[in-house]
Amino acid sequence: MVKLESRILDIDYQGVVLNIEDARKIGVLDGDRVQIVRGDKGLFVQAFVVTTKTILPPGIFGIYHKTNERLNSKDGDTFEVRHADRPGSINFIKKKMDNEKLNAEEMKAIVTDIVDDILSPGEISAFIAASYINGLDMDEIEYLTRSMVQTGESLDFSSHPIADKHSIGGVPGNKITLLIVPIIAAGGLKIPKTSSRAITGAGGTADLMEALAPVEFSSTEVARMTEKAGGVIVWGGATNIAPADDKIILYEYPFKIDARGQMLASVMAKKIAVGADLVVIDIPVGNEAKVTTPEEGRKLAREFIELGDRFGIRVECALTYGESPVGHCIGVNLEVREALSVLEGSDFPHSLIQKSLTLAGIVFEMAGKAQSGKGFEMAEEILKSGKALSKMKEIIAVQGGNSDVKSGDLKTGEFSFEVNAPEDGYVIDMKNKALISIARMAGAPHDKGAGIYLHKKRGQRIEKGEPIYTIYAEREWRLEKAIQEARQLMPVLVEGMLIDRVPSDYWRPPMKQ
Ligand SMILES: O=P(O)(O)OC[C@H]1O[C@H](OP(=O)(O)O)[C@H](O)[C@@H]1O
Ligand SMILES: O=c1cc[nH]c(=O)[nH]1
Repeated sequence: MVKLESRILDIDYQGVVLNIEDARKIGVLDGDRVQIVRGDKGLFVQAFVVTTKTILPPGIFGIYHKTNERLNSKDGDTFEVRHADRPGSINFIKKKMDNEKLNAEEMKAIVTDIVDDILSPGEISAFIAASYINGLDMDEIEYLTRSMVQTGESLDFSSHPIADKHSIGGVPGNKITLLIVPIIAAGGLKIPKTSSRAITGAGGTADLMEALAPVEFSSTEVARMTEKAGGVIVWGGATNIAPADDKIILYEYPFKIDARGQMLASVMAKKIAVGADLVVIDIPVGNEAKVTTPEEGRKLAREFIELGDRFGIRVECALTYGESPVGHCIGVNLEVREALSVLEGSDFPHSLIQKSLTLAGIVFEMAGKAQSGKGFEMAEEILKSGKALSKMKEIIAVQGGNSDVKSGDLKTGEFSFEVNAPEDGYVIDMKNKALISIARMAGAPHDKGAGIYLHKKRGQRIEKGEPIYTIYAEREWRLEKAIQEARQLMPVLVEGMLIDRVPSDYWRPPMKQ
């Protein structure tokens, strides 16, 4: 054990930085853990070690921001730093890598160490990869869900029922939450909606809502705002509601994957923690969606329902069309603009309105607010009457945004490129993954003005030279990258269009000299 003086490293990362000499004295290497002890305050915090020869001198150790959230230290504090044993959770991750089943205690150990920032990014990635490749069975998913709930805070409301919705994502342009939450809240149900940022897509609901209002709140604030406005749309990652969730999603995002067992746990843990009684789950089905066939969709629906049963939550699932994007806009500001325009009274785009009303209608029927088969009408009346718009303004205001915002205020990036139809014909294919990839290249979801506007959708007629879609970016170099990606991926096909030209010497081996 050695005594070291602290330096706070204002970097949003976990762990500590030790001078190599101190690391040797303690007996640790890069990737090991130390225990940081502050006897007078009864603090014992474990942290992941990085070493340096130059950045910090011997006697001083750096504490990254996330680890300091637990230590609450300032520059110059003195701590005893000693070797910590390798966390047992690493053995359980290895067990999953070997395709063995984890029990409740093992799963809890992994989740606790993720939440406490004891596991390194590499170890968390290994857990995700092992779960993605080997799968989790229903018991393991229940353990994961329970652990995610238990390692965070839960909300407690003065009255019930609490309603909720969630989409498994995977279809671009899925901005339905921005319509469903105000419709449900305007219909008299409480809906404390926590969302993720983008996982496989170009804009998660938390990214979208952030264009209208702050989305980072404590659990207490989420409960207070929901009591006041009837609904909120916040980022789950900031709330300490199922905090493991976004720490896992962080490492799924670069791979554009959503491991099935983790997805079920991620969605349901958030519902359990907010105290939801009834939930509708949107499962988009399509060739390039997370679920590719209706059979697979029904199987996933049964799993969501069973998981809900195990926690006393009533779940209904809606298998929805996931073959093409929802609406015409992909990317943060474009999507928010489209959703607001519907709240403001536009009857376009039909696919967005139909899907949102259908799901909101299911919630009204589940809650007994509407008779069976009448939920859609109730949702439609709330939308058409402007009550949903007023409620959305209330939600924006309670979250600290500008409730006077109009759809036209949401701006696209200043750089744009229009892709025109090379032939007359019908749009016969739209590749979701390619569209997402292009939108991400253009800067989505980070750059709120980046994205794609689809002038035509699948099945529509287009004339040669008419725009098929426009790419928007906030930075010129990003637009160029997105154009290159579009040329390579060809996300929209018009019948009769040349897909590629293969030269006559394509197959020939190089000429012998
Ligand atoms: O990025 P992909 O994988 O498409 O999906 C992620 C989105 O799907 C869910 O939507 P919601 O919160 O139900 O609106 C998540 O919370 C997240 O916003
Ligand atoms: O919230 C969500 C939605 C989809 N997939 C997840 O893992 N979490």
